[in-house]
Amino acid sequence: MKALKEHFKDEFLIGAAVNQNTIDQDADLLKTQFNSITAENEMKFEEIHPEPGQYDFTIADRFLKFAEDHDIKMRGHTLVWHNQTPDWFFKDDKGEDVSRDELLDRMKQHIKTVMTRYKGRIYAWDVVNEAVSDDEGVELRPSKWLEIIGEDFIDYAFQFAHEADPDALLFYNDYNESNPDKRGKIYRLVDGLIKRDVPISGIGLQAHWNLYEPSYHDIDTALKRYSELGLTLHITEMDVSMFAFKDKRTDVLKPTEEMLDLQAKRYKEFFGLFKKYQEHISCVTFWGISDRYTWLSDFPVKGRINWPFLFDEKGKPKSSFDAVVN
Ligand SMILES: Oc1ccccc1CN[C@@H]1C=C[C@@H](O)[C@H](O)[C@H]1O
Repeated sequence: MKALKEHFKDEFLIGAAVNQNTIDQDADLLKTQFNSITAENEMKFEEIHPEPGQYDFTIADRFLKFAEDHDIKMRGHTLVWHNQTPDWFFKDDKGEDVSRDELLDRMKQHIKTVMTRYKGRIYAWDVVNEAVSDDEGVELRPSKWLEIIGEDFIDYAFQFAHEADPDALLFYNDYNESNPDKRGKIYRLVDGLIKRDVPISGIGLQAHWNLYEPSYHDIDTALKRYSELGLTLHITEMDVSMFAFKDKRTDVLKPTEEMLDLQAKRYKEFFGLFKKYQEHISCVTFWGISDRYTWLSDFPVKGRINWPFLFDEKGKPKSSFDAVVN
């Protein structure tokens, strides 16, 4: 069986998100199939910078050592995000919101401290994650970043990141990226950054997809439009849920043959599109390694088991794997 990373070696890197459990339990599958990793949570703000002036790089260092020991590249996820960022970061010692200048300085220190540690070793960063709103008629997601600094918090994040590691690839990363309305917002945001000479390298399409949505056409159009911006594209968090986002059923305890067949068909379509845009796409990362663990078993329905990957819970290739490599 040819490994994913071998099959796609002339097209794009093949990555997987890892956590402290999967990097140990699924190490063999990780080493044989993938050539890029991303820390699922361990490099997020609340994990790596838990208290003012206190950084904890222990786990991130461990992941990077694993990657370097096995000739695997590593993506950094994520520097500026509205989620999993501690409240204290936006407050002064009286509990009031800090000023724009103070928050910009804090953002700069966080980005420089984290990126300087991994300079030249982590090749790509999700500098800003999910800054675009899902709400109709609203361009940017309300957040403490936007509220205190203003819309240019995004510009500054990329500027600080570029100063910290001029050779790193710097990405804007988001989900629902193929939804036509949100696609337009992401396009306008990134086009504006480019026009202001902000040092952005690429767009991260999270690709949290499922058996039914988004459509082939919407993904194709999104890849086409994003490619027209002239940046590189990364598929950053791919999984194909067995359930539509609004389907909250909890009665399915193992995937049906019908689900597995449809999943294989969808994966074949998706990788056909990635090949179509291969001169623009330089990495395809799954948001996990195998069905043994996925964040989707707790989102959007807590405790509802899911089977979104190419490898089953025993690490064996599924029909989706065969569909992708044949
Ligand atoms: O698919 C979504 C739907 C609603 C909110 C966020 C997302 C995706 N959000 C992602 C998912 C998991 C986290 O570990 C990642 O850091 C985050 O980027």
